[in-house]
Amino acid sequence: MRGFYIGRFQPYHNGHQHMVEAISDEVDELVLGIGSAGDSHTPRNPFTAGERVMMLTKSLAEFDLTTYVVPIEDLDRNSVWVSHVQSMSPKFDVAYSNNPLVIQLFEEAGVEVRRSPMFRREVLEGTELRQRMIDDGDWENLVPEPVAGVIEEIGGVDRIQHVADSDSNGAGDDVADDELPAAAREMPDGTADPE
Ligand SMILES: Nc1ncnc2c1ncn2[C@@H]1O[C@H](COP(=O)(O)OP(=O)(O)OP(=O)(O)O)[C@@H](O)[C@H]1O
Ligand SMILES: NC(=O)c1ccc[n+]([C@@H]2O[C@H](COP(=O)(O)O)[C@@H](O)[C@H]2O)c1
Repeated sequence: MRGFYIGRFQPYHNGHQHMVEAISDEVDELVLGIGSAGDSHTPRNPFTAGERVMMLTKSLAEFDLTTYVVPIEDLDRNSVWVSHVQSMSPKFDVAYSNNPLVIQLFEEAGVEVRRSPMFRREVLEGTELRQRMIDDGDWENLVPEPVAGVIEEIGGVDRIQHVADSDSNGAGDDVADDELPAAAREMPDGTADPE
């Protein structure tokens, strides 16, 4: 039997690794879908699909399980998302997820879905890990060792700190108009901003 487990894995952490360990008792092969594959370099999705492929492939080496890692880009239309997933993945018999939208879409399409218990969710959560990286906190012991190696190799902590910076993500205070150079105060039609 072949299973399918999708997540954004931003980054892949010990909760995901526990879930794969539990799944490995139930299936012969497992496809791991890297969701939102086109997203990277944002505070919520700092790592590219390729970087996440490295994190998963190296972490999965410890299991005696045939695995396939498949990046899957998002679509604007939820109604055809399961077909899109199926077109990108080796054929699978059962999907694993705790995400309500993912569960809903698979079940509507007639795919069996199995949920997993949450492991130490108070710390094993991508959002918490990314915040710790931004705050220079402890995060290395919450991810498989190879993931810490990949994040170091790509300068991942520096990157997430830069993209979380209010200047680079547009979340900072607006600059007052009279502090802008004249060209920046012009309206799109070339006239000066009347304000
Ligand atoms: N600690 C955990 N134990 C078991 N399953 C988990 C755990 N953390 C995440 N999952 C499940 O793994 C799948 C992929 O999760 P995802 O990549 O979104 O990680 P996340 O920790 O929920 O990250 P984020 O906070 O960025 O959403 C989801 O179905 C999610 O519920
Ligand atoms: N319409 C779509 O593109 C669609 C629908 C449902 C889930 N997804 C993706 O599946 C993944 C689910 O993973 P998480 O459980 O980590 O949220 C995400 O990357 C999410 O964007 C995409």
